[in-house]
Amino acid sequence: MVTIPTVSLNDGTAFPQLGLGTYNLRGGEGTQAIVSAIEGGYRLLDSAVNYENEREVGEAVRRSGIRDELLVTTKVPGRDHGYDETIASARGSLERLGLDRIDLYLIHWPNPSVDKFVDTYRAMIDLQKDGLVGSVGVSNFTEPMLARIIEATGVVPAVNQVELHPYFPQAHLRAFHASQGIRTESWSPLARRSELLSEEVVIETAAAHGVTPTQVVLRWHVQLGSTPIPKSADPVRQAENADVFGFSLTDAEVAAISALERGRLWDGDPDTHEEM
Ligand SMILES: NC(=O)C1=CN([C@@H]2O[C@H](COP(=O)(O)OP(=O)(O)OC[C@H]3O[C@@H](n4cnc5c(N)ncnc54)[C@H](OP(=O)(O)O)[C@@H]3O)[C@@H](O)[C@H]2O)C=CC1
Ligand SMILES: O=C(O)C(=O)[C@@H](O)[C@H](O)C(=O)CO
Repeated sequence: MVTIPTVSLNDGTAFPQLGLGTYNLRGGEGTQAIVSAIEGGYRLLDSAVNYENEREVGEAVRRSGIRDELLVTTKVPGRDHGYDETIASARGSLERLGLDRIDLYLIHWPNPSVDKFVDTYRAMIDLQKDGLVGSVGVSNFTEPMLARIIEATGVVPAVNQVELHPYFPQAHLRAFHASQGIRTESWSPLARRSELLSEEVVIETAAAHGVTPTQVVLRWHVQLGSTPIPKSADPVRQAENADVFGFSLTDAEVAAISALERGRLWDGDPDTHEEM
C-alpha cells in the first residue's frame, strides 16, 4: 500500500497530494473499485451529485472501516444553486452518502448567467459552521469569480478544482491560487487517456526515470503543487497512479511537459459552459 503525502489546506485540513476521481464508477463494480483504491492507499475521494454515485462512495467508505482517515468530496449541482437550495442539496448528499459530514464540499460549476454562486457559497460556509461540512471550496472558478466570493464573504475557498493537465497547465490561475492560499486540484489529470500518454516528451521522461508515462504526468501535477484526482476502475492502474512519490522530475522536465500546452480539451470555459 502506498502512503500518499498530504499538504495543509488554508483551514488546517491535511489534504492528500493525490486522490481518486469517481466519475462513472457506479453500481457494485463502482463500489468495489473505490474500495480497492482505499485499500491501495487512496484517502481522497471525488464525487458529485451529478455523478449519481454518492451511495456507492458512502458504501465504499463504510466497507473500508477507516472512515476517519478519508476525505470525501461532493459537489453542489447547478440546479441547486441558491442559499436554501444548497442547504437542502447538502442534506440530500449526506443522506445518500450515509455519512454525517461532507469533508470537502465544492460548487461544481459557477453557472455565471444564473448568478447565484455567492449565495450558494454563503450556505456552504453556514454548513461548515454547523459541522456538516469540513472544508469549503469551489470548482471551475475563474480568478474574478474567486475574487468575488472572497470579497463577499471574507472566506477564502480551501480548494479550486479545475481542468488541468499538460495540454492546459493553467499557470496564471495557479499563481493566483498560490497568492490567496487556495489549493489547486486537477480534474481529468490524464487528459482522459488521450494521446497525452503517447507524447514523445512524456515517453522519454518516463524511460529516464524507469516509470510509466502515466506516472510522469501525475508526478508533474504533484510538482506543480496541484492535487490530481485520476479516475481508474482497475486496481492495477490505481496502484500505478498512486505510486508517484518515489521519484522527482527535474525543473527542465517539468517545463518540457508544460510546453505541451495547447488549451482546454473540452468545451469547459467556466464563463460560458454551465451545467445543471
Ligand atoms: N469538477 C469538474 O467539473 C470535473 C471533475 N472531474 C473529476 O476528475 C476525475 C478524473 O477525471 P476523468 O475525466 O475521469 O479523467 P482522467 O484524466 O482521470 O482519465 C481517466 C481515464 O484514464 C484511464 N486511466 C486511468 N489510469 C490509467 C493508467 N494508469 N493507464 C492507462 N489508462 C488509465 C481510465 O480508465 P480505467 O478506469 O479503465 O483505468 C479512464 O479512461 C473524475 O473522475 C471526476 O472525479 C472530471 C471532470 C470535470
Ligand atoms: O465530470 C464532471 O465533474 C463534469 O462536470 C462533467 O460533466 C464533465 O464536464 C464532462 O464530462 C463533460 O462532458
